[in-house]
Amino acid sequence: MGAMQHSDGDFITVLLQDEIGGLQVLHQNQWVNVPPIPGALIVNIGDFLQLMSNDKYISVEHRVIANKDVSRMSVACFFGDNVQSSKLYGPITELLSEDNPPKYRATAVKDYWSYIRDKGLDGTSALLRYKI
Ligand SMILES: O=C(O)CCC(=O)C(=O)O
Ligand SMILES: [Fe+2]
Repeated sequence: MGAMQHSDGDFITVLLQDEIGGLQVLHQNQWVNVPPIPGALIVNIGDFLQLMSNDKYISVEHRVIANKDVSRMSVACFFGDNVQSSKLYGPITELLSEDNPPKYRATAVKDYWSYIRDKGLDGTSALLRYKI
């Protein structure tokens, strides 16, 4: 299975990939292979952690290169609040100051996910919608 370039919408994603590999992350504008390491988990920062940390942590653009001759399996666990939650989340107050004003407005988790669902994987970041 391949996946086009995207960042995950959740808080963090924990990934287990098999020995086939194929996952790449965008680092300094270059696609870099993430080589499979037996027993290792990959932890990706998602957009929601970027929003709540007010850009202290930046979500990672990644993609999966498919090889039509070899099948590949991966297990992804997406961590975040319940996607139906009406709870509002924004940049964490303790991180904010005069020098570090909020870069995003708060959003209800369910509104955030319904926006992402409607938007689809169009290559743009959902965070643009919440940028102040
Ligand atoms: O299969 C992988 O290694 C990554 C999958 C992925 O990026 C995703 O499910 O969001
Ligand atoms: Fe992903």
